[in-house]
Amino acid sequence: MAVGKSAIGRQLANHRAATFVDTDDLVVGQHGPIAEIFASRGEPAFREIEARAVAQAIEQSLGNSAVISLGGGAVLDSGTQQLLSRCMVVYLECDAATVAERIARNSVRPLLAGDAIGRWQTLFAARKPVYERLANLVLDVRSGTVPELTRRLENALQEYAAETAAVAPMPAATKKVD
Ligand SMILES: Nc1ncnc2c1ncn2[C@@H]1O[C@H](COP(=O)(O)OP(=O)(O)OP(=O)(O)O)[C@@H](O)[C@H]1O
Ligand SMILES: O=C(O)C1=C[C@@H](O)[C@@H](O)[C@H](O)C1
Ligand SMILES: [Mg+2]
Repeated sequence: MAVGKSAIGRQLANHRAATFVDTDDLVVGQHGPIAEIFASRGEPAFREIEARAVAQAIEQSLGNSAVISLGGGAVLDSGTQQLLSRCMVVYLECDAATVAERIARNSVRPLLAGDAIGRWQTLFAARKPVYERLANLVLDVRSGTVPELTRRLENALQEYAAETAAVAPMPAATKKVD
């Protein structure tokens, strides 16, 4: 959470003249504020709604150029994991020190209520193996502005496409960019 998926994803889509979809925004548009969904219906209901939003975003992007920014916990859903195997997945690798100031002023992430940094670290430790397993490309976002990181990501994507095009038609391996 707060690593820059939405900010960098939006700029990448602009740069590529691609459609940008943020699945958190889809959820909010269809069901109202995320904090209210958690409060009134609980996290399992939110995860079901979120999985449907991700599936909708991926289906609509097939055959088009699109950048989809997921919510931080979306990849925990097994159906979402399967759908992502058909996508180019970028993991934005970050740490608690980098996001500390961003999440301290957070008011919209229910899972970070209370001890925001402690909760972020606990969630990250549990999710990190899933992020790493699903990623085709890992981008270190611990330093740099959003425009700088977007340029680094664009370059890394172009290199990845050039390297993999020669050996396989689909993304085949995880690449790490520091
Ligand atoms: N590299 C960066 N430098 C400075 N600020 C950043 C950077 N990346 C993101 N931010 C800022 O941090 C905040 C959180 O970023 P963003 O919403 O893109 O994170 P996210 O990964 O989409 O979070 P979530 O999991 O909650 O969807 C925003 O205010 C964004 O502008
Ligand atoms: O990491 C998470 O579990 C979440 C991240 C946000 O993007 C939202 O999807 C929601 O607040 C849950
Ligand atoms: Mg986001």
